Amino acid sequence: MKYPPDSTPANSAAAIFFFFFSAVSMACSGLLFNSFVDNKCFRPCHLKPAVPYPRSLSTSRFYLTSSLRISMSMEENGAPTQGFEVSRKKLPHVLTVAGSDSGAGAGIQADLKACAARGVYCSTVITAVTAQNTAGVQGVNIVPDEFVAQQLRSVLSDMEVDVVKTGMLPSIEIVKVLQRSLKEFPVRAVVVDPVMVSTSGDVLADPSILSSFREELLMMADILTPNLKEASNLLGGMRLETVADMRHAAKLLHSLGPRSVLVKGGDLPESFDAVDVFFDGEEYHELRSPRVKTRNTHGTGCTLASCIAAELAKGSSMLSAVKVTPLWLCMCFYSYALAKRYVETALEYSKDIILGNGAQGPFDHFLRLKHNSGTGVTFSGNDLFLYAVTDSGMNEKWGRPMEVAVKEAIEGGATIIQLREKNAETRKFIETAKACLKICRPYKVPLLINDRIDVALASDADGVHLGQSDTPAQVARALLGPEKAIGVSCKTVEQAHQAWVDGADYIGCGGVYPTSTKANNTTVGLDGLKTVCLASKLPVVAIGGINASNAIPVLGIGAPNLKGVAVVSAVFDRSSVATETRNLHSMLTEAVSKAN
Ligand SMILES: Nc1ncnc2c1ncn2[C@@H]1O[C@H](COP(=O)(O)OP(=O)(O)O)[C@@H](O)[C@H]1O
Ligand SMILES: Cc1ncc(COP(=O)(O)O)c(N)n1
Repeated sequence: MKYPPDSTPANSAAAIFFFFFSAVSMACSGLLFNSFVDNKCFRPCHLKPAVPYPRSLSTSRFYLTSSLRISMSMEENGAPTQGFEVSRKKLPHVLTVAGSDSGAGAGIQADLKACAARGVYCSTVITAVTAQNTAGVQGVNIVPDEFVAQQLRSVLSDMEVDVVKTGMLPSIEIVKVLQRSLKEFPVRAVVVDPVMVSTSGDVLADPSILSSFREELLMMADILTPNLKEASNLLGGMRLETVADMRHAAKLLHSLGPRSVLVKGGDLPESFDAVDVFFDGEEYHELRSPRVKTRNTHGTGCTLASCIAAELAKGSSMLSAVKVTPLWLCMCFYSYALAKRYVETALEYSKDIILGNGAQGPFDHFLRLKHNSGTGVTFSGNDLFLYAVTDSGMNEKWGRPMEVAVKEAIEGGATIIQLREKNAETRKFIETAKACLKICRPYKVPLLINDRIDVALASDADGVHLGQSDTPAQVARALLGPEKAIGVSCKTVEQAHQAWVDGADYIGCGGVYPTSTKANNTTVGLDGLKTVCLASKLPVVAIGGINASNAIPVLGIGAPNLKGVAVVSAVFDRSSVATETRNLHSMLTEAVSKAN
């Protein structure tokens, strides 16, 4: 690649990119943005330290709550209004100052995706536009430094940035501009990823930048995150081949000014683990994760640095941002992964993705959302028609493995399967779920897991069914994402309403008749079933003691959203599951067609 690159005056191009990425940033931050817009005219100066970011992040108490109620003075046309009570939401906010990667694996695009995935708002200052794909970097167009300065001013003067993360800083002038901007608009932390060479080996910052990095950039860094090549370049070509070398490098780099250093070992030769070395001037930490065998590692460095920035913006201390995410974050963002763990998990999840023909592919930052798709099975209310709920005790009695029972039920006409394993060991339960999914998928019959969200996630089942004392449906929805099916057992109109509010897909109503498969289960009878059905906004399946001899009156109660019956012993406590299911299916089909 040619360097220095063609540097055509790019004011208009840069402006287009600025607006484009601002828009992407907003889109990625999704709902977060909505709560942002209504705060635009108030500036609570006391939320931000008046002095440049102090060395401890412990002052970040304000940032630990996403919603604050504060009393503030508001100036309107120069006239202060005292004691105005405003409900204000503070969004954790990372500003990335980096280059655009047209292939969207690294650079600004990776930063946006990483921050969005970590629940943090991300604004963008573009320093360069690269033409890049999985084969490498084909071109670089540096944004004029005055326009970088203008972008910085636009964001920093207005948008309450918590943490600045830097990536590609392709000229000495841009480094100087950044330094000046951060003096004028101090932020709480600066994460410096000293991008110089892409993984493909292409130059992203001319080596002449090194002195500027050493003299100006490193001093600003609360954490410096070089990969092996970058650490070596910053240290005048020092050889880095072992973890001991990395420790030594971390110490030397620390002496150049950053408050802490993370030397990334993604490229460490012949290492079984992916090892990074963290040094804060006092202690070393070796952060290890299994090395994922994949070509899709383009953008790991940018992603890791952005995740660290995101965790700092949310209020973490430095080491926990790198390594451990505190418990309260689990509750707010259901993201208890470490920044490093996040990268590892995303790599593992994306290891087989094929995008592009080059040596290095991008990975998928939104694994949580994607976790729910691609199975080809989409739940609909009509799936509730003949709902088979398994019982391993009955299988044992008849000497049938679970997979055999499930296969027979599907072949007999079951339209949905629920695995109900109240006493199974977790690992066994996951294995059983995976084995049953292999049977269900070709028939496009959804498989739900009773109660255990962890098992549903681990097996990639199609959803869960929850009782009133299980995990609340709202929490299950947050954990499972938008596409998995959630059913809730309800006996009352209020419970049915709550299930709908909480984002469930259907309710199971019963017990309709007394049953031996559930202890202490009060029955609602046909009248209770009808009352709940008529009030429910969700499709309903009737459950509890239903079999071939009493199923027809259930379907005959006259409630259009009663979509079917759920059975346990009527099919599984029989010598032939397939025959019993088939009989029941044809009976129900006949009853429905007569009623129509
Ligand atoms: N194959 C891999 N498996 C697991 N983690 C990896 C792998 N490759 C890189 N990492 C991790 O990704 C992060 C970025 O490291 P690295 O790839 O060295 O940075 P860069 O992208 O800047 O070259 C580090 O935490 C590193 O340990
Ligand atoms: C615009 C830009 N910024 C950073 C990187 C480094 O990422 P990687 O080391 O994964 O190639 C890149 N390739 N492009």
